[in-house]
Amino acid sequence: MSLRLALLQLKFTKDKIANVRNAIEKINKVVQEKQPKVVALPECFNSPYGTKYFPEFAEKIPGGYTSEILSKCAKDNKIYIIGGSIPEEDNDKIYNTCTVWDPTGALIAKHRKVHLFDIDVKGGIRFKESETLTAGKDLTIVEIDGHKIGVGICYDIRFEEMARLYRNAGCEMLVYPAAFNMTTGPLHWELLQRSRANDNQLYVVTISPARDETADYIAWGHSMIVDPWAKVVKSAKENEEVIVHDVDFSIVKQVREQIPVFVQRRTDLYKTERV
Ligand SMILES: NC(=O)CCC(=O)C(=O)O
Repeated sequence: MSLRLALLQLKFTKDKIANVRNAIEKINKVVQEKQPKVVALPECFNSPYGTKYFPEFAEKIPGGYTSEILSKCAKDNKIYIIGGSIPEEDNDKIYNTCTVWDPTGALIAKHRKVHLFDIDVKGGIRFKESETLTAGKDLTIVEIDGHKIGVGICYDIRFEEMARLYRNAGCEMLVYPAAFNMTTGPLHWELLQRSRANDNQLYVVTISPARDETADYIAWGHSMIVDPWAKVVKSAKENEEVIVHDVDFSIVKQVREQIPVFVQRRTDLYKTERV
């Protein structure tokens, strides 16, 4: 049995209400036209991606404006929503947080980005999420139709150890709402997804904002689904786009049987702890 997944690559503005409205309209449309079971949104989908915006856009989860609307949308459409991420306010701290909603509208997971995006590439990009954000402390797994899905946010994808822990815990798919940029996007976006998929023999899914050349931070776009062979099965371009794919989990089993590296590991020489 496959799982129909829709990825919404959306454009965002400095107007939170308009951003959330755009997301809900696009969710309703894809549900009507394609009946996906799971719809996933981009990183920071209700706010511009920038440290100066996070305090102003931050909300409580659950209970805040965006949470209430995502919960209702999941319930009305009877779908799972992997709610990209939004800035979350809790106890005077701000997190970059992905919410996951089930078809009854219940919040079944909340992942706070565990690796903050702090880089300084000379002549390229400098970004310090830690100027306003705090890192999460937990890994997050959700189960949909009996399949375990590990959740990460953007920069989290660079950390193979995290992906490996998800694989060790039985995940068959990793989902990363993500906003790479015009420096690291062309270099590493596809490479990292294919690497995580290949190393761990599972699906890797990313959902990016659409590219907006007028934004302070220009997202790379190219939301993508990579299968457990590390093959790109679907990829968006730069603009707003919806990708729909029937994820076939039997491929996970196939790859793991045919290239059995996980039973061949020399864990007497090296080991990654289990979650
Ligand atoms: N939003 C992010 O975490 C961006 C990560 C990124 O661009 C990278 O190169 O890593």
